[in-house]
Amino acid sequence: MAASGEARKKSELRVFESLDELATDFAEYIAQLSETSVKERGCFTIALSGGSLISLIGKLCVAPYNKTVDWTKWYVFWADERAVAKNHGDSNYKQTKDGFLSKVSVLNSHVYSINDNVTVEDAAGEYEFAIRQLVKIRIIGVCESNDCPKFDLILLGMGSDGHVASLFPHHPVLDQKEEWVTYITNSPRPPPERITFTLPVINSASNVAVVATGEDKAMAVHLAIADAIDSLDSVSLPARMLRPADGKLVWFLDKPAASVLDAGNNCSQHAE
Ligand SMILES: O=C1O[C@H](COP(=O)(O)O)[C@@H](O)[C@H](O)[C@H]1O
Repeated sequence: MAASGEARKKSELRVFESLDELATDFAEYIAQLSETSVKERGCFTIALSGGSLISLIGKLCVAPYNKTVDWTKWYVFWADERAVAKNHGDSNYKQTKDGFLSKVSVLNSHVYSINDNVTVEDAAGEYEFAIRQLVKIRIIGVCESNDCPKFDLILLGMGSDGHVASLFPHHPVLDQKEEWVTYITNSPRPPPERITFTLPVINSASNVAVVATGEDKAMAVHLAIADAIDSLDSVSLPARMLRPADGKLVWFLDKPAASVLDAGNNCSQHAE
């Protein structure tokens, strides 16, 4: 399902001269959403991804945010996880723990990592169950139109093939409408087994941010954002299927990643 022109008008593009400027704005964006959610709902639910994204949230760990963000109100989840041990270099949990969580004061009891001791099928089922309990007590909000969890913020990276979370081009899980969390055993990128949020969950979030940097992502960024592309089937580019129902989508790009974008695309833009 491609994002309609209307949906894309609700998305925003932020293009930066340098990774440092991107990281500065990204930290401020996350801190502001945290403040708003804590004021409005008493807590902030954030789902993270792995990959290059983690190095770009590092500014949250230093002044002023290390002191101003109310870390005790954060509840941390993962939009996807690779089926490896938690101490393995490919683990999204480990990347986040080493690069971010070990440097801020999020409560351990608010960190919802994915079980690495069971099959991916069981891990996905357990994770969905844990999320359902938190929706029941409204730590995680609920999307009125489809009863999906409504995370305050989901942070996504994007691969050069256009995958987001562990939703890869042409994979049947792109059609998954019932489950909140699912698994795959045949990822085209290693490791083959992964657990991932489904598209309905991602598209039910209040805010979705996609970070893409580097020239190797430029064509995927263009294909994900461009208005109409004849012959492009959206399942060939999962990032094109990002369409928050009531939420807002923001793209954080550096210049190389934005280098193939049309000047006339339908997103609201600001360049730093
Ligand atoms: O495999 C994955 O890749 C994506 C993109 O990673 P990047 O290093 O190219 O930014 C990541 O967002 C996802 O969480 C991860 O499992």
